[in-house]
Amino acid sequence: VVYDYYTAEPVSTTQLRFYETEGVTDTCTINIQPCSANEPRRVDGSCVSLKKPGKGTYFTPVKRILPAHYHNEYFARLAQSGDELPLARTVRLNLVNEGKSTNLDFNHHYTGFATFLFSDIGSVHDAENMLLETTYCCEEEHWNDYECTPNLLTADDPVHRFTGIKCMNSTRPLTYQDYKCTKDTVRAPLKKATTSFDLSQLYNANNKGDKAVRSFVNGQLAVDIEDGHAYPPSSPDAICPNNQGNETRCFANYFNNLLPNALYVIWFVRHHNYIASQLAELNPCWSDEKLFTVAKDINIAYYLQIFLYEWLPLLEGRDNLINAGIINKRDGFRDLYDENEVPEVTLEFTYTWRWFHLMQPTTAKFYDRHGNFIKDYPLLNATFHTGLVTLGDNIEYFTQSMIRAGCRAYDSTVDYDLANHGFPGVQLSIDAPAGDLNKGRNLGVAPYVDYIKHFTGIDIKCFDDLAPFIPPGKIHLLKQVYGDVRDIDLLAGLWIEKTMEGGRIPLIFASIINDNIIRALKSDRHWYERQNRPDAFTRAQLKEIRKASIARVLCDVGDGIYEVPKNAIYNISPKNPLVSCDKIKGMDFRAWADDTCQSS
Ligand code: HEM
Repeated sequence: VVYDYYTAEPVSTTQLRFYETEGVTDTCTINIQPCSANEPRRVDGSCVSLKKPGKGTYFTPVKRILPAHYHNEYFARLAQSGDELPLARTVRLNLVNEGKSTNLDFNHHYTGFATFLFSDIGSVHDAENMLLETTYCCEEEHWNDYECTPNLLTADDPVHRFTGIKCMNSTRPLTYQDYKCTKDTVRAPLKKATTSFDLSQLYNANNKGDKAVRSFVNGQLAVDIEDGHAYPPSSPDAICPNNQGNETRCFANYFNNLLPNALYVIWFVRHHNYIASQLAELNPCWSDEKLFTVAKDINIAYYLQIFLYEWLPLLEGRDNLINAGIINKRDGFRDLYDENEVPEVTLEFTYTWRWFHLMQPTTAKFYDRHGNFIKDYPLLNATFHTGLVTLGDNIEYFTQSMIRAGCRAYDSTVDYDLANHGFPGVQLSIDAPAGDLNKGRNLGVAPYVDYIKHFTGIDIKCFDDLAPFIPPGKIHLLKQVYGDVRDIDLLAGLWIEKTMEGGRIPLIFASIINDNIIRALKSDRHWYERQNRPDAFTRAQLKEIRKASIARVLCDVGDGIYEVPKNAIYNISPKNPLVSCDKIKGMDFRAWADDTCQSS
């Protein structure tokens, strides 16, 4: 049956003919074979909901927690005064300082895992559009083009009054309306990723399905072996604008954008193959298909276990997560599935992930495998630069940097490079957080105080009402830059909000994250902790999955890794020393032994 991505309903013949005439059938429709209650997870995200098979697929639109706030249908909302809101860069300069900062607790995995997780459910098409395609919005004759939302600077900009840069490129978010998939008057931002946390960036990269990435031998994903390193295959048609000279590798199927994401993609592709190899050895009678399906299921579960039980507690605190129903207090099964809940990701969840820009360090620290420091490397130079990351020993150096270099502190500062430098070889100067703020307005994100009201019930009527959330000095800054408390942008609030009790991120950010995770727990009938899902893990298998850790992934598939910090996201310290990989718990695959193989 052909479904409409936008409505998740079967598409009418007239509508289908319209899409065909417009050449947008692939963006607006999906052909879904009938769902079966007993089948395993499909890579295209369909049939996660048996009641709404089309919900959760690659182009399923995002849901808004709060209604869109636009001015005249698609312009940025206005201030309460009726004037335009203060320029995004002006807000950023007032609220967020530039500079170095050090996180005493966490290393680069803190933000690295965030990029990997985002790529599973969000999409970077808007960033790619503004960085690689619609690059002309700062040329004055294009300022008012529909596709342009230039991020303007004031004449007295503290940095750029000296450089002559008066504008940073920014593009209007692409919507389903742009592709003629709907005539709704409220702009619906495009999404290009499946909705469930299902490693779709690996198994359904660019919506091409698993066939594009499999080797069809022993359940393995396709890889090339180069000097003993396994890498996803390259293609000369893939886009790595920063590759130079002998830097030829550029992933054919996976994202080639940010360094940490590239590393995680390499590791989880290899991790899939590691699992498939273990299973093949244990169960020689299993077919390629069976090995692939089970390895995929374990890989996804392993990643989810890291996400909820290792990484997220660092942000929100374990007790808070237990209280919010996000994680299980005990090790056994749990089942929050509700067949009436449809799989959807919220716009606010994918949008506020940009908060991590403030936590992102921009210096990679190269060490060899023995811990000898080699040099600092400007991390942004590794963006769109897969050929460099995978050249010679660089992969080892970048891997060591992830565990040996500290992340940034959450102190309302942003690194210089993310605030001004942009991407070498792509665009001269970008202020990532200012771009984020600008984008929020053009996505129609509601004001910050509306989210406070939504999640806490507290009605903020004036700046001083913000005291439970924002430190006094920052409230003072807000008054200087915004005319009315209702003008404050969501992300601006999250840049300066106090951290939640028992956690390390703002409460409103945590609320947005949890809202989305709870929806995933309820709507995903393939959720790995469920006992009653198709091909569910046995109790013994789930026990093995519970051993998941980033440290173990690095030990099993990292380059040149033979010792790791005991907790791989924490900085190395007397409390968290480097230990041999033998000391890191790994899965015992015997839990997956198939007796029928022994007898056959
Ligand atoms: C390696 C360092 C990073 C660099 C250089 C970088 C840079 C950028 C830039 C320039 C943009 C476009 C901003 C705009 O819309 O004007 C962007 C978008 C974005 N970044 Fe980052 N970022 C980095 C790390 C991260 C991290 C750690 C996260 C956390 C997950 C993240 C999440 C996002 C998201 C969600 C978007 C929006 C994507 C879209 O809607 O197309 N980034 N980034």
